Amino acid sequence: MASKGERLLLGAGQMPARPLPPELRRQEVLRFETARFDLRRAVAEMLRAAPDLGHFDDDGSLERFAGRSELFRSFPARQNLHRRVAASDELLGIYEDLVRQELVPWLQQRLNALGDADPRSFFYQYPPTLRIQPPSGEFKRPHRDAEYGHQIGELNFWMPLTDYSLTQTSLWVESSPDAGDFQALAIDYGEIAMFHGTLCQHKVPANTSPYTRVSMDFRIGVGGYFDPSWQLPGIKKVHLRREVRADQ
Ligand SMILES: O=C(O)CCC(=O)C(=O)O
Ligand SMILES: [Fe+2]
Repeated sequence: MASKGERLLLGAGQMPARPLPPELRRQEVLRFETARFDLRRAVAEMLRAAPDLGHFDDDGSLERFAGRSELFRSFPARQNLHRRVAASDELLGIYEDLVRQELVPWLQQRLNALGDADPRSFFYQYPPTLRIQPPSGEFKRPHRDAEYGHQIGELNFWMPLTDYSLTQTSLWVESSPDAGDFQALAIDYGEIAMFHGTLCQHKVPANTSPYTRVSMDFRIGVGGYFDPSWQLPGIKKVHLRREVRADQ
């Protein structure tokens, strides 16, 4: 059965703005300096100060965070986590530095190389989404973010903060819309996968390892291809975002 979001999309007709160039819709992996943008440490510190979310076992590493099991699937628990992220100035500061100093210039360079050097803004999700998936049978069904009101002119960024060789739990993404050829993002801390999650389906399997999976994801809307005033009719909760002008 189609999800509520898919049914809303069918009724919404065209999405706004020019279609994003196909060259930008292909999955890519970007690298960043973890010493400069140490999101893993900032998240661990945030969690250490939030005993209602869980506690650290043993060595205090993020993989050993014994998060409350509802953190992954329960909506109120995820909202509570989201409020913690929204109140974590240090984490948000590092996140914004990474977006503004690394990702936005990289996207602008890609556009320049495609012959589209127009001055533009980028619209990045703020705050980003933190996912904590303790070991359990819970999984995330295949979906595309268009169901949640995201536009074609947005790109998804997904980064693990925990060690994939331990958690063995990652996001599985198809290579193009409805291809169905889901592949796990085999990346580790310091790497970010970019993909077109508005239309490409993605899912997360159950975490059958003894370690907690922690990751961060967000979307960046590309000015000229993204309409900040558009909203999927019927969707109330959209991510908040901030705007930044790119230097040429
Ligand atoms: O990491 C997850 O649990 C889900 C991520 C997701 O659906 C997304 O990044 O759009
Ligand atoms: Fe998603």
